[in-house]
Amino acid sequence: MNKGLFITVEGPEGAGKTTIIQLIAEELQTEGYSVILTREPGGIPIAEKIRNIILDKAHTEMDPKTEALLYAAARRQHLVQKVVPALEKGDIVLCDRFIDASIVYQGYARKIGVEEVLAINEFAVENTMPNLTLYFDIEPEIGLARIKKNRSSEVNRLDLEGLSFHKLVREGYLTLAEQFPNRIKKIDANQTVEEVKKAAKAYIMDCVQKR
Ligand SMILES: Nc1ncnc2c1ncn2[C@@H]1O[C@H](COP(=O)(O)OP(=O)(O)OP(=O)(O)O)[C@@H](O)[C@H]1O
Ligand SMILES: Cc1cn([C@H]2C[C@H](O)[C@@H](COP(=O)(O)O)O2)c(=O)[nH]c1=O
Repeated sequence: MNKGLFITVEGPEGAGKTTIIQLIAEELQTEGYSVILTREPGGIPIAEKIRNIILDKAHTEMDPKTEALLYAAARRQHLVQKVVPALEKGDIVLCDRFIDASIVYQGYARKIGVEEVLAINEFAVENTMPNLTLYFDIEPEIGLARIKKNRSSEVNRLDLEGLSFHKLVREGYLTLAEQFPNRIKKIDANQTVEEVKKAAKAYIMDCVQKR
């Protein structure tokens, strides 16, 4: 059994996931916890290369099932090479997106089918699931405006989807959060960075104390 804690963060584009977990990782490290901060797709060289293929704005011809399989392949490699070894050491792993993103983006918003996407992902992750998932809830109009406002934010192939796609993404996350209330905790991401961080940290510390 793993001694560590696997915590994932999810949400629509521009919800503030990356900003907040970076701040929390630094705080936890200062408090003496051993923390790994990572992301999907990516986090290790093979998965970062797959990320570049998936998110390249020039790849407009990518088939939705190819996209789903590439996310699952990147996930598998990242999990076995980085996440599971860290959990076995007892680390806290903070991961920017995981399996819920595939369920929502590919299964729900791209309409491949939630069950189909779940099946390929169960093959990829076997039994490794997060202890806690923080869902940063935000209206897509607000999240996308944040990304556009900050010129240094990466704008990828999925960011460029229409508003109706991003509305489906939010709808999918809200449905998942209702389905799995014990694992997925919803946070209002339309607050100041300090307020969002406080809410996220409280859920994380609750999980740490129950470990
Ligand atoms: N609570 C907040 N209020 C206002 N702006 C914010 C807030 N949190 C983050 N931002 C800003 O919004 C932009 C997107 O933030 P960030 O990259 O953390 O989001 P994200 O959820 O990781 O997005 P993506 O999934 O698209 O990568 C950044 O410019 C960031 O500074
Ligand atoms: C893991 C995962 C991600 N996505 C999408 C969500 C985002 O649009 C990008 C990742 O970019 P970010 O700036 O790092 O959030 O990929 C997806 O569609 N399916 C997935 O499984």
